[in-house]
Amino acid sequence: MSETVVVVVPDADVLASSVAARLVTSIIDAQAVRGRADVVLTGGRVAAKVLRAVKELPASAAIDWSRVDLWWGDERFLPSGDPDRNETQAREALLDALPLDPARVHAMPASDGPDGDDAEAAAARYSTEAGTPQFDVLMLGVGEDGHVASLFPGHPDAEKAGTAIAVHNSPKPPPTRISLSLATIRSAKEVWLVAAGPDKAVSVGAALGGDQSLPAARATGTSRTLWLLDTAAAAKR
Ligand SMILES: O=C1O[C@H](COP(=O)(O)O)[C@@H](O)[C@H](O)[C@H]1O
Repeated sequence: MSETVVVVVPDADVLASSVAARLVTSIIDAQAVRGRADVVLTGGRVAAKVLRAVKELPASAAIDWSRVDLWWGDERFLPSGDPDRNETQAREALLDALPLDPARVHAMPASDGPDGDDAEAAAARYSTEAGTPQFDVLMLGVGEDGHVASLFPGHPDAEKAGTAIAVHNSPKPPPTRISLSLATIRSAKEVWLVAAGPDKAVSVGAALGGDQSLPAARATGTSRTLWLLDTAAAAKR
């Protein structure tokens, strides 16, 4: 039986530090139980704040970073190192400072990668790399329109099957993206939807109200779905 829990904290800074603390604890727990942890990172503004907060947490020293597998929920399909890539932002915020095993950092392919600008092939490559994923924690930002990862409301690609999918004509730039599919997101043990600020209040309220036209409303974990919000993002629930 999966549970949904809504946690509201005062502001974006407290949100970032509390999500970071929760993430560190979850990784420690997963490593104690399974010997490894599989974590899915998200892009976006609050995600970068969370990663920067992890860097400041003394408890993160309890993590064996060489046994952490990092995945991404979505990626802007841009050349490697592009500042708008979610990977680039995560590396700058935290990953470059960690003793990670590079083979366990599963960035989504770039548009100058092995498949060139063929997003379908890049998504297929990522699907193969993920195999049958066993994600312990999958974090998602929530867009003003209720999108999660690169699954946009009303966009036909949001319904695509596959582990990772190519998304074309995204309403938010850049137009080409790679995303985990909704089914893959829903296979994670815990899904955390993290949102801060008044711009998110309408979509968060609608998703929590059960508006199934919003991918955010359909992003649930098999064991637990956590909505981690600041008061501004939670204002219309
Ligand atoms: O483009 C994207 O946007 C969403 C939300 O970002 P935010 O800055 O409004 O929090 C993000 O979750 C997604 O990973 C990213 O590709």
